[in-house]
Amino acid sequence: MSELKVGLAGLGTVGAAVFRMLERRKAELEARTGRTLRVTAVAARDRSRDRGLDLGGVIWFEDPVALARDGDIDVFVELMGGDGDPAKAAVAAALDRGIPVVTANKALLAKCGVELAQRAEASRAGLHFEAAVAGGIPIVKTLRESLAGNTIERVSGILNGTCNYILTRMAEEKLSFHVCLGEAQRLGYAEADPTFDIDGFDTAHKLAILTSLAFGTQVDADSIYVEGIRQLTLADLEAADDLGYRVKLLGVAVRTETGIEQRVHPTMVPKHWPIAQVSGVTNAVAVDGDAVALTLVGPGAGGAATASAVVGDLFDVARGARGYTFGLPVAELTKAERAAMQRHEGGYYIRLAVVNKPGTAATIARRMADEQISLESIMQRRPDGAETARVILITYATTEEAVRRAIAAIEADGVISALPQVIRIEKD
Ligand SMILES: NC(=O)c1ccc[n+]([C@@H]2O[C@H](COP(=O)([O-])OP(=O)(O)OC[C@H]3O[C@@H](n4cnc5c(N)ncnc54)[C@H](O)[C@@H]3O)[C@@H](O)[C@H]2O)c1
Ligand SMILES: N[C@@H](CCO)C(=O)O
Ligand code: NA
Repeated sequence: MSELKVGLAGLGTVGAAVFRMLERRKAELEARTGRTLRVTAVAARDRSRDRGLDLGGVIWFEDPVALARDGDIDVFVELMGGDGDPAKAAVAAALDRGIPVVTANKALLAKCGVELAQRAEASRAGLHFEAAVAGGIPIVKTLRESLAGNTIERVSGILNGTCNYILTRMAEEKLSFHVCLGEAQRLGYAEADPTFDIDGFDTAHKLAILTSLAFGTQVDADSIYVEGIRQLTLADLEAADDLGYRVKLLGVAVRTETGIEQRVHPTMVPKHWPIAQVSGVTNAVAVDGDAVALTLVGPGAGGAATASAVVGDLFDVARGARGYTFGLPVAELTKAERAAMQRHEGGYYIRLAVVNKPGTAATIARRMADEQISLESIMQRRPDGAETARVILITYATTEEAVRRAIAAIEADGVISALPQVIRIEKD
């Protein structure tokens, strides 16, 4: 039986899980592909660390680029992370010599996806990345292959397991943000630098990749409007709950008259919507095509779930599957538009810390009216002993521009004492 010699760079949460999965599923993968998938060479930082893996007979490279460039391998698997070298240099080196690459690295693809796809095209080596978006959910294949007959209007969803895990545990167990983040790190969900997760960039990286696959654009994370979850408080999540909503960090790419709008921000969604019930590390991706609309739900992070996607890509490599990296030749990918957030329309949750003095409520109401913003509800509460009161406004549909202007005017009136909180609302 012919061998598929796998070179594996990175033996952390995902790399170690891939190594184990290839061992455990060896016989089944042989039966399905007619080939033996064997890790023959690895590169990682610390050779002395006990990872519980049997690395006997596996060649150890100190330098992942040397493994990609010189290793006796048939496929290079990049599971180190990072949007620069050595990940980029290693992936480029493998592709340039015609060796297919499997990676879980969305940061690298978001930054260098077009260049790497060009290299893959030039050498006719495949660049596979199912694990890079929504972990174990097979959304890359679904968009690139299974839905090829559709014109896609919108792709949206919960794309970061760490954030969804934090928001779920905060809302359900009233735990602090930092306790929940620490747990997500301990469970292997978070990025090496978790600011990528909580500030929304990881979701943006994944959305940029989905947008390319769905709409035929060049991957361009810089054209995405991004807000993360760092500023959300337990009080916001409790207020959302009282009002019948859950807060989710959503990534949305939608076709508009002026181009593809891409945005990432916390969003209040009605509790009875299916996406509101997606909890913990689970991700969900909804695709609206002209023939098929569907939602895929599954584990978005974690060693085993992510390894499942990596091994699926290795299965494709073993069978000789080919195709354009983002579904089209690079020369045919169009430029993505920058999201015009000021034109965004919808309901808004606005939390203000107001100073307790006569006329404050009237000032707020007047500034909202000046911008033609209709209020669905106003709640005011003064925590015991506090000098300031918390005012929560829920608006009917309005524009981002109007909300920003009204808040700027209220700030100029000197009636608020802290930065306002604004969360967009999606309604039935
Ligand atoms: N953890 C997840 O749930 C998950 C899910 C999907 C995608 N990913 C992606 O998978 C990749 C790996 O993530 P992880 O969670 O396994 O990370 P990790 O930090 O647990 O492991 C990274 C591994 O790469 C090695 N490494 C890092 N820099 C290196 C260098 N310069 N030279 C040699 N080795 C180096 C480290 O030694 C370690 O073995 C990242 O791109 C991440 O975004 C992770
Ligand atoms: N840190 C990422 C890993 C999966 O890409 C997450 O939490 O979703
Ligand atoms: Na995936």
